Amino acid sequence: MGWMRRGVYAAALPAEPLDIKDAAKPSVEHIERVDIPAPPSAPPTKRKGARRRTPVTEEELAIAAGGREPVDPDDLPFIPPESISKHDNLKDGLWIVVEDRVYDCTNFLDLHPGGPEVFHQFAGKQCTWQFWKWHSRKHLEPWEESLLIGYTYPVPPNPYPEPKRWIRTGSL
Ligand code: HEM
Repeated sequence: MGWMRRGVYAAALPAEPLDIKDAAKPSVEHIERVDIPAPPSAPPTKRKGARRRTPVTEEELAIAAGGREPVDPDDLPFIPPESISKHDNLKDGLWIVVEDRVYDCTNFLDLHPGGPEVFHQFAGKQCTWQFWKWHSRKHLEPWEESLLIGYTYPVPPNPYPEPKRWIRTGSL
């Protein structure tokens, strides 16, 4: 897209014949980048710094694990739903449930690229659809070993109903 043929702009070129040295130059121009500033009234669409390009460090994983030793996922315990609802604050531990998996996020809040606030909303609760709205497996995987503490059943209800997804049938 950034490549344009010079001939298109022939009208903008000088009338005199080009110097032979110029003629030997490549006949395309590379436009690096065009910044179009957003209008001042545009609301922010992303939380500043929500995306990170650097890999997660060992130190961050250790902080997120809060001193827990890594456990083989097959050896993690079953956690009853009553226990999950009690872990809805930073003092007793802040857990969330995605699918049937229980994550202890107590020490992860400040490392979360999406910010700490979201965890208070879902503390001690199931937030499966909200989680997949913002993440894919690749976001979860690096942190899973540090945060996953067990499995639960029945999965606690999600406090908010998932909005319906509409598909357009006109083009089918
Ligand atoms: C196991 C717990 C969680 C992990 C490991 C996790 C991980 C991440 C990661 C890696 C990102 C950066 C995504 C990117 O680079 O594009 C992110 C962003 C985000 N996360 Fe989480 N997250 C967790 C829980 C949650 C929860 C419970 C919510 C709320 C529903 C949430 C909401 C968000 C939001 C809103 C963003 C910013 C997305 C954007 O603006 O692009 N996260 N999270």
